[in-house]
Parts: sequence; structure tokens; C-alpha cells
Amino acid sequence: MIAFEAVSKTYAAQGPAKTGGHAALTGVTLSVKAGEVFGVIGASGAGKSTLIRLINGLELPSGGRVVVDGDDVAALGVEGLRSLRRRVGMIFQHFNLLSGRTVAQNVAFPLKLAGRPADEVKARTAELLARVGLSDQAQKYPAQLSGGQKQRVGIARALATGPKILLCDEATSALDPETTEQILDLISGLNRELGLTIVLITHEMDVVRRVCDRVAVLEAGQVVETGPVEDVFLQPVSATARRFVREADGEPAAGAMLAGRVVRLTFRGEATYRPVLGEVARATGVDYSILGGRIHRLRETPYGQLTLTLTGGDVEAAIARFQAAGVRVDPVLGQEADQ
Ligand SMILES: Nc1ncnc2c1ncn2[C@@H]1O[C@H](COP(=O)(O)OP(=O)(O)OP(=O)(O)O)[C@@H](O)[C@H]1O
Repeated sequence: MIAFEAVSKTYAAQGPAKTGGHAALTGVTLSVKAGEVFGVIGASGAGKSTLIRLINGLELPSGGRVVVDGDDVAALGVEGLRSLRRRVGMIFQHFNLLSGRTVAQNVAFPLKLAGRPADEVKARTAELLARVGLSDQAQKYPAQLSGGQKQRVGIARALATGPKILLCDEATSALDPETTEQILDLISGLNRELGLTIVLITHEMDVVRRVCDRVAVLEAGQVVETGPVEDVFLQPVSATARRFVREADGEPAAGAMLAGRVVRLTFRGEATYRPVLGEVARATGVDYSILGGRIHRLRETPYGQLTLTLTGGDVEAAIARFQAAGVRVDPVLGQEADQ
């Protein structure tokens, strides 16, 4: 549905000298399949917004190709771009609503722009407002709404022209955790019920964990890791992905003075519910101090992560037994390369 082929984007240099343009993306190759929720995670300045804006032609690549729904975006003329943008909706961190227009008028706006007849605009607006749970707010103005309601208006507006793809640019970053959950549920529902392909950029691994099928990790304009969320979350390879995962798991800060071997155990699927800790302790004589941990769901798969110090007994045998029971064991706290 979306393909980036060796895409680079350099912004033109500013100032009178006009030297040293800024490379926001370099050699980005990735593909998003129809019907999936694809996350792009990266720190501030990594190039996420640039990447998402290349999908609907708000930016054009300096090198390589971006192909969306069969179209090479850079080769589209004005009419082609207009057609593309009807097939690609977008929502924003700060909602970007028209403050002087009501909720209903905001949602109707793209339909009016597309020249749809008045009765169709009215019916479709009502249908979209019902879809996002805002039928009773139609005559309010954006300033009278909560953040979550504003984002619902943004979503209804983005869906107005019946897009196949929805781009979410840090769509929940301005919202509190409870509202974030509601908006992410709504976005997941659109994916499931309408078959929308969704590309979501975020700096929060938790957002990726909740809704994405696959994720690309962006660092300084390059994709450093990509794969199914379960793999990237549970077996991150790049230092950047490991950092995001650790942040999401609220692990203890590196540098704590602790005796013994510090490890992170990852239980997934079946193993999450087995009493492995007790079995291993009895068999090997190791003791545990629990430093942190929690049980989560990655979409439908339960998994648990526990950070422990292992002391006494046969630590190597304990690690081998964990692994034999299907539990992943990773060293933590200064015992892994962290650059
Ligand atoms: N229009 C522009 N002109 C010049 N440089 C730009 C422009 N837009 C972005 N950049 C630069 O390109 C780099 C990537 O920016 P981008 O906004 O894509 O990153 P981001 O990951 O979305 O960051 P953030 O999360 O802070 O929005 C940054 O160094 C930024 O300063």
C-alpha cells in the first residue's frame, strides 16, 4: 500500500549563505501493507514528521521514491495530488481544527471542498459524528471541547472523503493517559472495522505496543530496526529500540549498586502464566530480589517482564532453566552495550 524506496529528504539551507542543507531522512526503505497498523517511533528530530508528510505529498523526496496506493507521489500533478489526499486522511497532535467553525462544519469541510451536494454532506457528516461518538456536540465550537473530543473531530474530518489510509502524526501526544487509551481504541476500531491502513508516528513505545502490527525505529533520519511489534518490543536489537522499550517498562536506571546478576526475564504467551520462578529457585538454590516488572498485552498476546537480581545458588543453571522453559533472559544495568 505504501513503499519507501531508498528515500532521502534534505531541507534547503536557510540564510544568505544557503550552504549545508539539512538531511532529515537518509536511505529510508520500508513498506506498509494494506490493512495494517504501522508505527514509526523515534526521538524528537529523528525525522518522523518528515516521513509521514512524504506519504501525502506535503513534502517531496530529495532522492528515492515514495509509492502510495499505486502512485509515485513525486510524479503526481495537482489533480493527482488532490486525488491522493482524498485517499489519505491525516490527524495531528494539535488537532488543526478551524476555530471559527462548528464541529459539524469542520467535519463537512473536506466534503464541501470536494464539491459534494449539500444533502450528501449533511448525511455523511451526521454519520461520521456518530462514528466518533460526537453526535450531541455537532453545534459546538472547538474551544468548547476537551482534547479527546477535538481529536475525535479531527478523526471524523480525516474520514470524510472515505480514505484508505489514515496518517496519525503524534495524535495522542497532547492527551492524558485515559483519553489516549480511548483515542487509540477508536483508531484500532477503524483499522478493524473499515480495513483502514494506518501509519502512526510517535515517540512513545506504549502507543506502538497498544495498536501497531509492525514498527520501524527511526534514529537520525535512518531506519535502524523494523519488524513485528512483538519482536521489536520483546527482542529489540538496536540500542535505540532497547532504550524505548526500557522507558516503556519503567526499568530501574542504570548505575544502581546491586550485588548479584541483574537480568530481565521476558515471558510471552503460555510461559507468562507458569510458576517458573519457584521451579527454578527450588532446583538451583538461587534467590531473587525483584527490581521491577509488569504484565502486559501486545494486542492479543500476554507477556510479562521482570527485572531481578539473582544471588546465591547456581546462577548459570538458573538462567539455562529459564531459557529451557521458554523465558528470554537479557542482562541489564550496565551489562549490555548501551550505545
Ligand atoms: N521545513 C524544514 N526546514 C528545515 N529543516 C527541517 C524542516 N522540517 C524539519 N526539519 C529538520 O529535519 C529534522 C527532522 O525533523 P522532523 O520534524 O521530521 O522530526 P521529528 O522526528 O518529527 O521530530 P519531532 O518529534 O520533534 O517533531 C530535524 O532536524 C528538523 O529540524
